[in-house]
Amino acid sequence: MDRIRIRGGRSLNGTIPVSGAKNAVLALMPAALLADSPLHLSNVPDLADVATMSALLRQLGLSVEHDKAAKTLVMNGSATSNEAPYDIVRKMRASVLVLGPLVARHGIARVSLPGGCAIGTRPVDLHLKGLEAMGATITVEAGYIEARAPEGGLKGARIIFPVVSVGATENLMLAAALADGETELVNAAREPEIEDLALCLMRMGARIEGLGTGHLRIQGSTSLTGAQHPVLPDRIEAGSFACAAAITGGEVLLAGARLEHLGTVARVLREAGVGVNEEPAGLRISRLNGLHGVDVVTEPFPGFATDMQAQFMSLMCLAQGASMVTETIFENRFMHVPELNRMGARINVHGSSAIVRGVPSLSGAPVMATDLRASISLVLAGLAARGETIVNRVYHLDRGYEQLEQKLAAVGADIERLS
Ligand SMILES: CC(=O)N[C@H]1[C@@H](OP(=O)(O)OP(=O)(O)OC[C@H]2O[C@@H](n3ccc(=O)[nH]c3=O)[C@H](O)[C@@H]2O)O[C@H](CO)[C@@H](O)[C@@H]1O
Ligand SMILES: C=C(OP(=O)(O)O)C(=O)O
Repeated sequence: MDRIRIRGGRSLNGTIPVSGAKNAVLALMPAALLADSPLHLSNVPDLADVATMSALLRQLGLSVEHDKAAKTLVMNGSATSNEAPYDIVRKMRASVLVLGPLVARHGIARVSLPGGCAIGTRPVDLHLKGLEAMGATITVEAGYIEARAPEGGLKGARIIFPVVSVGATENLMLAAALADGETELVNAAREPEIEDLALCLMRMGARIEGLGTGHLRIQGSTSLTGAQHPVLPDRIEAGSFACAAAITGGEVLLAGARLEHLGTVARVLREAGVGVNEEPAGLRISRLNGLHGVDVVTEPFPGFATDMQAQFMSLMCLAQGASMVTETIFENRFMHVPELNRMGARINVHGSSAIVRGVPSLSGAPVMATDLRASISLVLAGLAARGETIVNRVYHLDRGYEQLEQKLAAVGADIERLS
């Protein structure tokens, strides 16, 4: 099984290109199920999760062509199957995003119930309640969700989310685009990936108001066409590399990254002593003086992203003073803590908060993590640590970081993949 070896202690300097966003493309691809002509995406990252979603769409009957060199993905055809099988859904929870489009266009969908995962139980009740509000009949049996639209198709509805859910907002936007009448999503997620999905659906002919707000209004159409749409840059990849520059004391230009997408993450990095400056080509990240401990609480966008919590914690391991990192989105997202402690960090977890007491240095060690962002936090710690770090279970990183070793090596990191 592949591993990544890092010899730490080198500062990173130069330019890192930011890829298209994993969490945007995984919501955009299911939109192809709604279209009656090809959907062309550009700036598509080459990630394991994109391959998994491609496999799922092919299984449903679409043709999917991914030109990795050109970073384009063309999806065409109409679903000939309505079933998302367990074998694919268990690999990637975002597979559940085919539910809304399938039931909206074909009137029936069977999708394996995504289980919990390392970071939490992650129910999909809000996706299902929303579809029920649109008239669908939902049954859950033998590990599968079966959703059936009423005679005449899904009906527009007013759906008020009790908690903000990115996935439920996306699934219901996709369904609402082909429903009869207006759907209102209240307390909808405001992540940049939601706006990107809305822009793509609008290019396909959907009418959506309230972009960038927590109140979306979608007028259903009877049909949607294909379109051309560029995937927005990955703000979590950008944030991860910002932490890489900061933890090694270097200066890096994150080409293509956008300040407005980082939300509170940019403010918190600045408070911690990291320079974050927007330039026409992207974001320039530098460590100004020493790092200071800053408290953070994860929240829906524009709050501090849960997907940046582990990376920020690695940074705080080497800050002066203490910081408290509180995770409010997922109940089990501190799997990196014991591994960071093995590298010499001083972190104590108390319920949903972790107290990080800064130490002067970390030391390399063999480590492994059970999810994507925990794994990248160990890479960051390894970049700053004395000696050699071996990160195991690289397949987690391959889900969400395109050409990770190449991008980091190009700015001076001593990092390579061992097979
Ligand atoms: C592919 C993708 O885009 N993944 C992102 C998406 O995941 P995902 O869409 O799964 O996350 P949600 O925003 O839905 O989850 C937020 C919270 O709502 C809860 N919840 C969610 C749905 C539901 O039906 N019922 C319910 O209770 C979840 O357990 C969690 O506590 O947003 C998360 C929160 O920003 C990110 O960490 C993930 O990287
Ligand atoms: C939690 C994440 O992804 P997913 O929702 O696909 O598990 C993530 O990108 O950090």
